[in-house]
Amino acid sequence: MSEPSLSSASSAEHHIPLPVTLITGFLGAGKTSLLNKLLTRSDASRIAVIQNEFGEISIDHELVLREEDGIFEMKNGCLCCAVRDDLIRVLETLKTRRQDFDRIIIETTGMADPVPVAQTFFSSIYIQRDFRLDGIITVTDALHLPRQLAETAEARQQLLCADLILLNKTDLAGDAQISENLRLIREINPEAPVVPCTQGNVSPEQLFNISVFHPDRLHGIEDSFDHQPHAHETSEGHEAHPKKHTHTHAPEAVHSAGVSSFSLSLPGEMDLERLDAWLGMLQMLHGGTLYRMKGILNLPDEDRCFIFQAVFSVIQGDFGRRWKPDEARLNRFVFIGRNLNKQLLDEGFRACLVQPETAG
Ligand SMILES: Nc1nc2c(ncn2[C@@H]2O[C@H](COP(=O)(O)OP(=O)(O)OP(=O)(O)O)[C@@H](O)[C@H]2O)c(=O)[nH]1
Repeated sequence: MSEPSLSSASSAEHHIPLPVTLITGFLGAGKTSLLNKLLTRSDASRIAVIQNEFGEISIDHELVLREEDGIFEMKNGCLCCAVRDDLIRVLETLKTRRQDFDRIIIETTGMADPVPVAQTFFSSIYIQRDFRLDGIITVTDALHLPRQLAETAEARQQLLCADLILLNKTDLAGDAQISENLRLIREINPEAPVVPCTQGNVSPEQLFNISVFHPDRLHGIEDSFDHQPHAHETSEGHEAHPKKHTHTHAPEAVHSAGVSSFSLSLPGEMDLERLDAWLGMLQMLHGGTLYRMKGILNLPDEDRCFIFQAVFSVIQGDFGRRWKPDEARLNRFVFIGRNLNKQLLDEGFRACLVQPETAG
């Protein structure tokens, strides 16, 4: 019998299904932080990342520490609904680049139901031949989990289908809060291991090759989830799933029980002090309904963009990358919350721009 040739060996290797890790978790729980921990490792270049965000303006890819190549973005809404077609298209692309990657990580939006995303990997024998769902990792926020579980169906669903749960941000929670979180988690998902951490600091050995995934498990979970509140309404009236979902490609996406996103993109320079004061006021008056804010800002006399983030009332800001010479320096901001008052947000944000000197 002749020795297998190098080319046949490598083509056989390329037919080993690519393992896929799904990272889910509620808005601001720390999914991108976890991803960045993984991507800054020396062996990370062979990880392909698929990202999807809740909100019309793309900000998340700016927060990922990785060259553009190897990041596949899906826009237009929530990965768990109509974007599944986009996911299949990205998977087709990745199939043609099989030799470049050893693993795929998908980061869902904080408002995603991960079950339909996971089910994509069992939807056809063609997908199953090339891709293998390795596991679902759910990142939770040790400070805000009880509230997220009380207010949204998605937070619960993300825990239900987890193979591994990271209890992140333990630095912000006391012992009693951590015990209460563990109790809540165990009530929903008694089986998945729970790993406490900060900033998603967990070794890849704990995250990868974790599950022998079985689609039957997903069917059981899907039945327990009422899809009704998870509607995306659209001004175009486009129905992605006539029975259960309507989907949006409009700037405002309505999600679980009135949770929506509102994005702004404005030229000009941002007055950070004014923005800070305005956001402080917003938090005071509407903090209960504002879940998440993210922004990339253009500050006066500054070469770097400023990255702003808030999860409920926990606010963080820092300088990011340098603006590219040919790049439009826009102030991009995404608000995610319940019953957002778009006009108030639009006017307030605009008023924080550095105002042109008025003549006379
Ligand atoms: N104190 C503290 N802050 C954290 C920790 N992990 C993440 N953060 C901060 O929490 C905010 C949200 O973190 P992300 O990693 O962007 O969260 P995410 O889940 O990707 O957010 P979305 O994609 O908007 O759902 C950022 O300001 C992080 O710096 C942690 O362990 N402790």
